[in-house]
Amino acid sequence: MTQLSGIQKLLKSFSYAIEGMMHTLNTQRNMRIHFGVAFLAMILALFLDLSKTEIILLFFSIVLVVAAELFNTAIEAVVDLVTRDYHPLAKTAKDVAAAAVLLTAGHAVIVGFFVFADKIVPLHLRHWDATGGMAVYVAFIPLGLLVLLLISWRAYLRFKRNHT
Ligand SMILES: Nc1ncnc2c1ncn2[C@@H]1O[C@H](COP(=O)(O)OP(=O)(O)OP(=O)(O)O)[C@@H](O)[C@H]1O
Repeated sequence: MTQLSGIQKLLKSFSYAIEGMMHTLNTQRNMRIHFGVAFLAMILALFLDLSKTEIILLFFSIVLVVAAELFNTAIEAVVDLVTRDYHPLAKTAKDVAAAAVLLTAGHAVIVGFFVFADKIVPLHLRHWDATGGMAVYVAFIPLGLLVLLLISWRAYLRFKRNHT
């Protein structure tokens, strides 16, 4: 067998990675949704006057969601390889991986709102707060805190139920 050169090895590893991406796109409906939304966001970004930071944030959010979906698919494949039978650990692995995707998708929606809202909302509607800016952004902080507290509380209740 001929020895592959360094560059050939590199190209081969790229082709495996692209294969992984294609597999995920072909098999995961959620990945197709992420791609669709990312495509629309990029088209929208083309027509709006976004700053460099906003564009970076947008790309970062998209990459985060896509990467999480790729890891989720990899974990699902490994779990299915190990067992097709019901197993609580299989459930934990898949549920936790799915939670990571949900988190990144929620983050992307919030970033999308932050980036696009005040570019899309007509100017006269933006003056409903004293500063003329979108003070609604600040509302995300208590909302985020509330979500964290609710999830922690539910997890605590479940932990208590399982340990009494
Ligand atoms: N082997 C298993 N044992 C226990 N629970 C499982 C097992 N496989 C799946 N589950 C449960 O079913 C849920 C859905 O699993 P599934 O493999 O269909 O994932 P999915 O997110 O629907 O994947 P896909 O995107 O491929 O449809 C998991 O999140 C988990 O709660």
